[in-house]
Amino acid sequence: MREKGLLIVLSGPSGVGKGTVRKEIFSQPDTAFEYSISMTTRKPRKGEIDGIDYFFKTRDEFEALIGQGKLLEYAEFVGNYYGTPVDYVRETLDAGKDVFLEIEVQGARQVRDKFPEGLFIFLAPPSLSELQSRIITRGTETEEVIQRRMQTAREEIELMDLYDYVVENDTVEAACNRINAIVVAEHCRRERVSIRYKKMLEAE
Ligand SMILES: Nc1ncnc2c1ncn2[C@@H]1O[C@H](COP(=O)(O)OP(=O)(O)OP(=O)(O)O)[C@@H](O)[C@H]1O
Ligand SMILES: Nc1nc2c(ncn2[C@@H]2O[C@H](COP(=O)(O)O)[C@@H](O)[C@H]2O)c(=O)[nH]1
Repeated sequence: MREKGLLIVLSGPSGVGKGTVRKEIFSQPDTAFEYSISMTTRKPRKGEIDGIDYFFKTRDEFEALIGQGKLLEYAEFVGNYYGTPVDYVRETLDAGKDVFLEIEVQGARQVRDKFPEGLFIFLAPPSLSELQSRIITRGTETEEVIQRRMQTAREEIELMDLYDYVVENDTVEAACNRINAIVVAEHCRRERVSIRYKKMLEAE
């Protein structure tokens, strides 16, 4: 039987650099993960493309998807829905490929309940002031939304101990290297455990 892929969940506060780190990982030619494109009711930012950055939906469409059980997890984050399409994740894992989710903290908790065997990584900022300056520098949010995202960030940082790993995003390169090293190490560890179990079962 084919081994299932690993579900890798990268989460952390808004503005910490999840999208930047994820894009850098996916720009590396030897990356073998599949990125799960999320659904959102947020309006596209300049340059964002439907089906590449997100699947952009109306609230009615999103709520219908919730009702049909089409989302592995979803959350309302600062006034918009965000969610992960369940079929894509299950089919890709069943095909033996690793799936990479980049989602906020409430969603990561829901995924943990459904996929406790997933690999949960919290991306942390060097400091709260650096986090705020990154959101401001990105220039995509109003002052009011920045303040709401910062308040949410303080609550999210309290939850970092629930993750398997905390990775500091001091530089993008260092954060990507740490994440890649964690995934390699987890594959080795899990394969060793699974071989040990198979041998144990054969011996019984
Ligand atoms: N290591 C880093 N050092 C300095 N700036 C960074 C670093 N990583 C990301 N940034 C910058 O911080 C800003 C926020 O990054 P990004 O949009 O990737 O964050 P995010 O966590 O995906 O945010 P959101 O959750 O709101 O989508 C961007 O302007 C990005 O260029
Ligand atoms: N729970 C989920 N959170 C998601 C998903 N896709 C993205 N996100 C997170 O939402 C916030 C805001 O994103 P932005 O693009 O408006 O800045 C950020 O933390 C994303 O990581 C998802 O499918 N589920």
